[in-house]
Amino acid sequence: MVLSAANWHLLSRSAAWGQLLLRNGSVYTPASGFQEEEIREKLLAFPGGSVDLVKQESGIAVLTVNHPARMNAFSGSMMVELEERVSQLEGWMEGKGLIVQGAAGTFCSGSDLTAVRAISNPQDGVRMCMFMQNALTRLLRLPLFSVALVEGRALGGGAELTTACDFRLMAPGSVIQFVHKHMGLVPGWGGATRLVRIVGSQNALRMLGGALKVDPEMGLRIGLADGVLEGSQAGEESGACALLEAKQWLGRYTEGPAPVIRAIKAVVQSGRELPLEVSLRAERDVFGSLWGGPVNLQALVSKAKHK
Ligand SMILES: CCC(=O)SCCNC(=O)CCNC(=O)[C@H](O)C(C)(C)COP(=O)(O)OP(=O)(O)OC[C@H]1O[C@@H](n2cnc3c(N)ncnc32)[C@H](O)[C@@H]1OP(=O)(O)O
Repeated sequence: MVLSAANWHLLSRSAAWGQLLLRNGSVYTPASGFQEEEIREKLLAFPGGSVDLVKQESGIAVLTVNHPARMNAFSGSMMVELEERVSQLEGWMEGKGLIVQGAAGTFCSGSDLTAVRAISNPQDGVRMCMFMQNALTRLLRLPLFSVALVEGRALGGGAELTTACDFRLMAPGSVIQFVHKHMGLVPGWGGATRLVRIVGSQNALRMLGGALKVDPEMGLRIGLADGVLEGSQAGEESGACALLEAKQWLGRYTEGPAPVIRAIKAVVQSGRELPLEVSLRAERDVFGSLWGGPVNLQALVSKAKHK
């Protein structure tokens, strides 16, 4: 099998990855019986809000879930837009970092319950879940360092979205809550699978079983949050300040040449997903793509000391 997504160009040269990942980094493909176009059409029948992407020259992009009238809940058209934004990021070779945020001071309240009611039959529900699993798996696999900037509430599918980023930064007073139990559900956008890998099965059991409200203090304690914003500003100023703080926080990881930053994410992602020997081969291939390259040669010439 061959990976076609340009964003995975490093790993796409690795036969090891090729064996494991399906085309385009998706979990479900036409070959596995998934008819993406069918569910895409259905989702587009439930419009509202947008998912906005701004790519900056610094190599950091900002993805905004924008539906303030419904606390940034995902309408059907927003699910489709999310997938399109991920495609754009896959083709952005200069990209090094990504901040995922919600508009107007809150993160995301999950799926839009109006749309959910309209497609409440199990068949469409499972198709919607496959569509979102594909989009969020591809988001996590991007060769960028991604961070969810959580202000206000991340509920249900919003909590799941935070787990599709490499890091989570929480603002004071923010909450991440898997409310699925109260909705008679379990996560379906891949959030449970990713949560177990982030916080371990015991914490995941507590969070899902108790529909726990995870605040920044608890988030840090269980390893769900990677940092807490200072958030000294109030009102309209606070959103801009939070974004600035998140950019500064992410900058320590995205500083440097894009090929190296993207390669670091690639080898870590390979270790996250692949069996040991397959991952070792992938790491060898990524290493080979940098060894003797311009950045490596420049570092050798400059005789850097790592004091
Ligand atoms: C994948 C599985 C899933 O994601 S299942 C969906 C899980 N999410 C939910 O159940 C969230 C339900 N909403 C809430 O609990 C509250 O609205 C929260 C988010 C806590 C906000 O409360 P509060 O600050 O009092 O505002 P509010 O309730 O007046 O909401 C403002 C307007 O937004 C709407 N809203 C909110 N969440 C959603 C949603 N998920 N889908 C559709 N609409 C949503 C509210 O209905 C309200 O709208 P309106 O002003 O009454 O027209």
